[in-house]
Amino acid sequence: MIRAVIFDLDGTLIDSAPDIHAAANQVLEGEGLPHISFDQARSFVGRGARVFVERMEHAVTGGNEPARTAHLHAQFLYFYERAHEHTRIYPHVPEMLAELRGNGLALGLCTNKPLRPTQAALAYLGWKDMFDVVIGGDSLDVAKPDPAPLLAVVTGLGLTLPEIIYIGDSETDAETAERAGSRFGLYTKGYRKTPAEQMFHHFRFDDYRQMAGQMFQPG
Ligand SMILES: O=C(O)COP(=O)(O)O
Ligand SMILES: [Mg+2]
Repeated sequence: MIRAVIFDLDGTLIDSAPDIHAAANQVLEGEGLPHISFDQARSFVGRGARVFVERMEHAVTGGNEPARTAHLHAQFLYFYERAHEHTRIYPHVPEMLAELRGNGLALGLCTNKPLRPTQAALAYLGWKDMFDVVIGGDSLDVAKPDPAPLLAVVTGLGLTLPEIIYIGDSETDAETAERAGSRFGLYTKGYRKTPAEQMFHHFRFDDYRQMAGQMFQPG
C-alpha cells in the first residue's frame, strides 16, 4: 500500500531553470566570462550544483581547473540561494499536493539541489512545512543517481520501498529509482534530454491532474 509520494524538485515541481540561468550568468559576469544560454543552463541541471558549475565552466572556458571550479562553485551557491524571482510552480501542483495530503499520504523531497537553496526555495514558495523529509544534493556524501538519498527519504519517513512512489523529471531521477528498486513516475515536461519512452519509468504524465490516477494503476 502506498503511504508516501517522494518528489524531485527542479523540473518536477518547479520550473527553476530561469533562476538557475540568471544565477549562472551573474557568476560569469562577475568573473568577466561569457554568458551561457538558457538552453545550456537547463541542460546542465540534474546532477547537483557542483556538476552544474563544472559543465558551465567547461562550456565557457573549454575546460575545468580545480581552483577556478571551486571559486565558481562558491560564487554560484551565493547567487543560487537568492534566485527565486522567476521560479514557477508547475500547473496543478498545489492541488495535487493538497489532495495527497488530504488522502493521508506523507510527502518527501529528494533533490540534487543543495540544501540551503532548497530550503530558501521552499520558504519562498510557502512550502516550508510541505514535506515531511527533505534530502538535498549535499545532505549525504553521495548524490543521485546514487540510490542512497532516495533511500534516506524513505527511511526518514519510517517507511519501506514498496510503500512509496518517486516522481521525477530527469535521467538522474530515473536511474536513482531504478537502482533503488523504487516505483517511478516520470513528469515529462521537465528537463530530461532523452525521449521519455526510452527512460526507466512505471508511468508517465505531462499534467499533474493525471498523476494520482496513474499512480495507483498496477504494473
Ligand atoms: O540541482 C540540480 O542539479 C537538480 O535538482 P533536482 O534534483 O531537484 O532536479
Ligand atoms: Mg529534476
